[in-house]
Amino acid sequence: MVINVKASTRNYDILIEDGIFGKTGEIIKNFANGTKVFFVIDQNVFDIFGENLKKMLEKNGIEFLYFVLPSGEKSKCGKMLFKIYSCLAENKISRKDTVVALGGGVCGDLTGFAAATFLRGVRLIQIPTTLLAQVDSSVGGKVAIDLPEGKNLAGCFYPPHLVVIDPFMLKTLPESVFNCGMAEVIKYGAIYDKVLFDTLCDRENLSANLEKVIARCVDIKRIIVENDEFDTGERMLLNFGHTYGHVVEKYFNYEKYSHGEAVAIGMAHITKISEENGICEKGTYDALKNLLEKYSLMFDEPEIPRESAEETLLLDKKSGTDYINYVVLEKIGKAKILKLNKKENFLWKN
Ligand SMILES: NC(=O)c1ccc[n+]([C@@H]2O[C@H](COP(=O)([O-])OP(=O)(O)OC[C@H]3O[C@@H](n4cnc5c(N)ncnc54)[C@H](O)[C@@H]3O)[C@@H](O)[C@H]2O)c1
Ligand SMILES: O=C(O)C(=O)C[C@@H](O)[C@H](O)[C@H](O)COP(=O)(O)O
Ligand SMILES: [Zn+2]
Repeated sequence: MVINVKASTRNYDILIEDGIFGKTGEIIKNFANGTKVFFVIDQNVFDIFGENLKKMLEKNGIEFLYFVLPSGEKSKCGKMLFKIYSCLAENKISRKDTVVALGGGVCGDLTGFAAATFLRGVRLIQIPTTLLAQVDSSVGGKVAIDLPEGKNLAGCFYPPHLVVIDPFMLKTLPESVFNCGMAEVIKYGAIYDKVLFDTLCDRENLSANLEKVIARCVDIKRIIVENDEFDTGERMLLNFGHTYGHVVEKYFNYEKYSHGEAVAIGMAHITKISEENGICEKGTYDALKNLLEKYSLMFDEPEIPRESAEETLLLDKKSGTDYINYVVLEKIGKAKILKLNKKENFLWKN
């Protein structure tokens, strides 16, 4: 299946197909047309797929230039960004050449930001290898690194030139990492598509229909980002669970909870408060909680001192001088943005 996304700087194809990674050599050869290709590869992904990739590239006459990125959120930082810049410079990568991100969301966000800024922009291919990256981070062009002060604080919008999604690559994912991706899949159902949400309740059905579920999530994201590429309105809905989720990730130094887990905590947290305040339909919180539980994504509420949480919230990208935009559900399948004065601090209002 091919989904085409329209963005202001370029339109790009997203290829979704079981086993398509096996055609990487041909796909890259056609795309690069004799120019250089530089891969940034997550360490675990390199260990599993590196040898095969090398063979596929060599067979197609492409030199295998690469940088292996240590796995984990801590790599999404300035130090790694500068290491990648140095590798690109050492390999004389030009604006006509291509950088490929092969890994999960960490690799995709970091490599995407490097591609956007090296020489003020080189060509970028995303080959996402986690469920989260296939349904979310490889699409829509948000690229970034984390700063000590907060999540994704330095970044830009840089649409990829091509995205290649092979659901078969998810077979090697640890279950906990697969479940992190489910947090974002559940997010799409919760904010946009009740049918999708209900489908997810049946885990066996999910395994049999994974490619279709991935394609539906990608298409929901396409619709939203085509309407609001630069995150000034509707796109903020994709931040459901992230306002508090980012607080959680940062407070625990990106070590205790992964992004997906923190988003799950954030979605449950805001929905509980919304229901208590009559903002969403009764039963919404229970429906969300039950689905999160199915994927081991319901956690005890972490204890975070109010002052440190508020400090992080002040830097939330959805906030203005005196307000913050919270994403809340009205019911399963429908979300809205609630603009609240910063002093009201909805997240703690009971
Ligand atoms: N740009 C966006 O729109 C966007 C959207 C959602 C999330 N994100 C970002 O994505 C990041 C989280 O991404 P993630 O959940 O993919 O985490 P990740 O990139 O850290 O990958 C999770 C783990 O899976 C391993 N891995 C990857 N592919 C594998 C495979 N096929 N088999 C076995 N192991 C594999 C990695 O080595 C890592 O240990 C966060 O930084 C988040 O902020 C960005
Ligand atoms: O693409 C978007 O827009 C999203 O909000 C998707 C989120 O899942 C993702 O985690 C994103 O990186 C969060 O963006 P941020 O602007 O809040 O840093
Ligand atoms: Zn996210």
